[in-house]
Amino acid sequence: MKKDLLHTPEGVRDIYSTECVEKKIIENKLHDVCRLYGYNDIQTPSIEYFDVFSKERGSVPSNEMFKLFDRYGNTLVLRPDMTPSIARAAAKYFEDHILPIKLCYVSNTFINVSKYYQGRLKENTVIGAELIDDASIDADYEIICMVIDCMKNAGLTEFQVELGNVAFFNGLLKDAGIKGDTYEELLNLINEKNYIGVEEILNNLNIDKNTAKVLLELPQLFGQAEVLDKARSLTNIPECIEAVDRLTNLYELLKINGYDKYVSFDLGELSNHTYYTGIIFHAFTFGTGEPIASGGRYDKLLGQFGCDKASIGFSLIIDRLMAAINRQNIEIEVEYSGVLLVYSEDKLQDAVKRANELRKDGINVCMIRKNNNKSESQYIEYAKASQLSDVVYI
Ligand SMILES: N[C@@H](Cc1c[nH]c[nH+]1)C(=O)O
Repeated sequence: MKKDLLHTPEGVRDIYSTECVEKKIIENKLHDVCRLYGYNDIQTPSIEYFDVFSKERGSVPSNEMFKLFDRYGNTLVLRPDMTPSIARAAAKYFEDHILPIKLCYVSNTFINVSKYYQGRLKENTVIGAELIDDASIDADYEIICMVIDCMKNAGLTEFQVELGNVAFFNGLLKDAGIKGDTYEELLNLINEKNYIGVEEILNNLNIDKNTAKVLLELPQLFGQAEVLDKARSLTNIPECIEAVDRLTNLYELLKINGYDKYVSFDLGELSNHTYYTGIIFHAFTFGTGEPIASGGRYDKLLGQFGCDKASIGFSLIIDRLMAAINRQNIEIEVEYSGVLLVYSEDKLQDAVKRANELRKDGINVCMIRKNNNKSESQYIEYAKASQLSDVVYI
């Protein structure tokens, strides 16, 4: 056997047998949630022009993208993130829509993560939903409810959705006149909750003392709903107050269906996706250090594709969710049905007839020519591995 041909490249993997069956089951359960909320499927190509993901779009850094070239010399990328692709497609096909557009997808994304993130997959299956052309708080509420329902439908009982609002941070930085590289540096340091780093930068900047104080406190502004009152008491910049009020209002809405118990707040929660303009969130559970789902409001992204529409959405990384489900020993119920039809060499005709009849009735039939060296228990084992409930001999 050519052993060296059997390997996959670093960061990608084969998914087969039970794991693949279970992944499909979970995928379908999550997709059901999107359908239940009235979202319509969309498929976009795995390959896009690089410009769809260039720096201005605010998605993934250029060095984390897999790049390729077409025959005309254009730079293409394997999509690292679904949101800009959906924004592009929505701007193209739904420009004249007068009502909100609700789209969902199950697709693979590709990120060439650096070696510092060893163990992180470079290809992931994500399920997501995008609510386009709806600036209302109801849209924020719907998307958070969908994230929570996805987690619940997957069988998780212990999880948290951390809510933030980048408009709070942006309000502070705008007030302080901080832009460009310093903006990015501060964003990264606050995101990493690097208090010392934030202090160091602020010491070198000549900005309003109170704004500096709030920025220093940002990494600690997380917890339950009380943290919103604390945030409100720290500043009177209108943009920041509005950002906190939006979170308070969202929290009130989440009480309608008792989903408030699944959320906490983190005003120091920012995102490397700079396309976010308002509410953002990350969903966590045990068994993975990294968020399973994330998303937020991106009111300016479609405008970059020539079709200004305020939008919000989420994506959930199914591979990460599967890892958490396994580590939490949550059982995924696999349904067994259908027939393994084992026929003797001279009974092919009868077997085909029987299989066709059963298939007409919607019953799965897997046909196998009988091998006399194989025992009945081996056929039973085979049927089980194929999620078939019965073995029939002809
Ligand atoms: N695409 C974002 C999540 C998202 C979907 N819609 C809005 N945000 C991500 O991969 O992190």
